[in-house]
Amino acid sequence: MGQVTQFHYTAQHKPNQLIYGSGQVAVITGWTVKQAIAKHLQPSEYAVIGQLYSPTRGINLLVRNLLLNPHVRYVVILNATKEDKNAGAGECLRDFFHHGVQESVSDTGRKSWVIRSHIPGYIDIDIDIRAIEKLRHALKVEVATSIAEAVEKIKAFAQIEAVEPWGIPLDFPMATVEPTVLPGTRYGHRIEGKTIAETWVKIIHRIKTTGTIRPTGYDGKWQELIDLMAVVTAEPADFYFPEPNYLPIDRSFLTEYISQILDDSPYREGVKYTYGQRLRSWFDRDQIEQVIEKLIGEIDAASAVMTLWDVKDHDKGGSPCLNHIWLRVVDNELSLTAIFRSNDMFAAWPANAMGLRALQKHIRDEIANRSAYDLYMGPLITLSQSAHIYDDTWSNAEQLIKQQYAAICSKLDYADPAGNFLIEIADGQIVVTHTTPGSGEIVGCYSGKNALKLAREICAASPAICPDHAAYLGMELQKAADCIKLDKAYIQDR
Ligand SMILES: O=c1ccn([C@H]2C[C@H](O)[C@@H](COP(=O)(O)O)O2)c(=O)[nH]1
Repeated sequence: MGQVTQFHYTAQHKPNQLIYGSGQVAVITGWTVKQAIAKHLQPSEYAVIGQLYSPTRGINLLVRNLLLNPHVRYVVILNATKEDKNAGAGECLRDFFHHGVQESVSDTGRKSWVIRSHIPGYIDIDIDIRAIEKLRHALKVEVATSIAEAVEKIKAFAQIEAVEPWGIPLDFPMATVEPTVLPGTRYGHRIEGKTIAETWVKIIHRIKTTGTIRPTGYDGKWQELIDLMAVVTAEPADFYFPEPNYLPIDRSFLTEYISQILDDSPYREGVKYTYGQRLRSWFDRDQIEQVIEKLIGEIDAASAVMTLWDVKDHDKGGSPCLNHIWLRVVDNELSLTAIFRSNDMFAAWPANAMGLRALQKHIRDEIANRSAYDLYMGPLITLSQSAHIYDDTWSNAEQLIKQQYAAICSKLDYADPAGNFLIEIADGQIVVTHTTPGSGEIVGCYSGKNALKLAREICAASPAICPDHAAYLGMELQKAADCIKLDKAYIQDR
């Protein structure tokens, strides 16, 4: 090997997420853990090794880092896993080098360089197009579909005599905006919706408006709430995709993703885990089968539990985000509850929720096939310990709220699970009768003359009352109190 030159890679973006060497090859490993490649190489054989998850957000940072390191003359893209195929980042990056960019708008409506690819990928418009073109033409790019093939290609490039940098380091500053955060509870939120799509918009709104801004473990920031419970009551069996589809996933992605949750997969180097593998075989038993058999044998069981967390997970990074799943039958209805230790609510939650819904349906159907229990699909409940939105999707989140939140709130029906309150005046007092939703059975009675006192009493007795229902009650109670004072007849809602 004739190479003596020692190059130094400087990363402005994600500096702590990269493995640095002294060579001229940038290695992009996609979803394969970077160490799985690094261990087959000498540092002199590469300039940098890093993972690229997302074409819409990751390529921009990678391009910025590459512009700052003109000594990088070769790129090896590893496009090896199902996750890579689903995300499309490797393919989009290859298209960037092969086909370049054109001026257009990004998914958040920002003027951007859009990569000429069938997979959406964006580069900030404030990067000089001449610099982008120079970079594209200066770098030799190879794509590998396995770790072995990538290692071979990197080593082949590393054999070549050192080449001059293609230019001087170029730095294009990046604008950042700190969002305004409204006051709110940090711990313990409950959000309910009929569909995953509707629930998701509400989740994004809650975190984006009241979440705490914190540093992430990945050289960036996120906005976060702790212990966010999402209850999806009526996701249809064939899944609801809004039109136009504002979710970060589509049907073809979902098919692939469901298999990652439902199906076993053998251990593969560089792949941390799949949920299917944890559920089907990791602990030497098929936990999905165990839960089905458990419920058939004991339909009231409160022990239909699956675990994905292995105590050994602390020894290595990259432990599963989905940790625990419960199935429960109440009133002939099968609910599924799942806990995530950490949940990217913008980019990952919709897929996580749909995958879990498919698991819930699979368990329901298997119970029906093997026993006399023909259960209804109950709610899907996720509990996300760290429910966060990364800073690189804040503008997407804001756009989603702007475009969808008002429409979703306007579609709310007024059925409050806490029940109904019938207001009358009798013997110079306001009388409130509390009834159950639907059947209308009387479950409580309040009376008095002071509207605020009554409202507080009702809210204390039924603290799960919906906020807009409580506001409505307050107004009606005041109207009733005014009628007493003015000696007028009071009729609710008039
Ligand atoms: O099914 C998944 C897998 C991953 N993540 C997110 C959560 C975190 O943002 C990130 C994983 O980072 P660590 O918690 O492992 O550092 O990916 C999910 O939301 N759902």
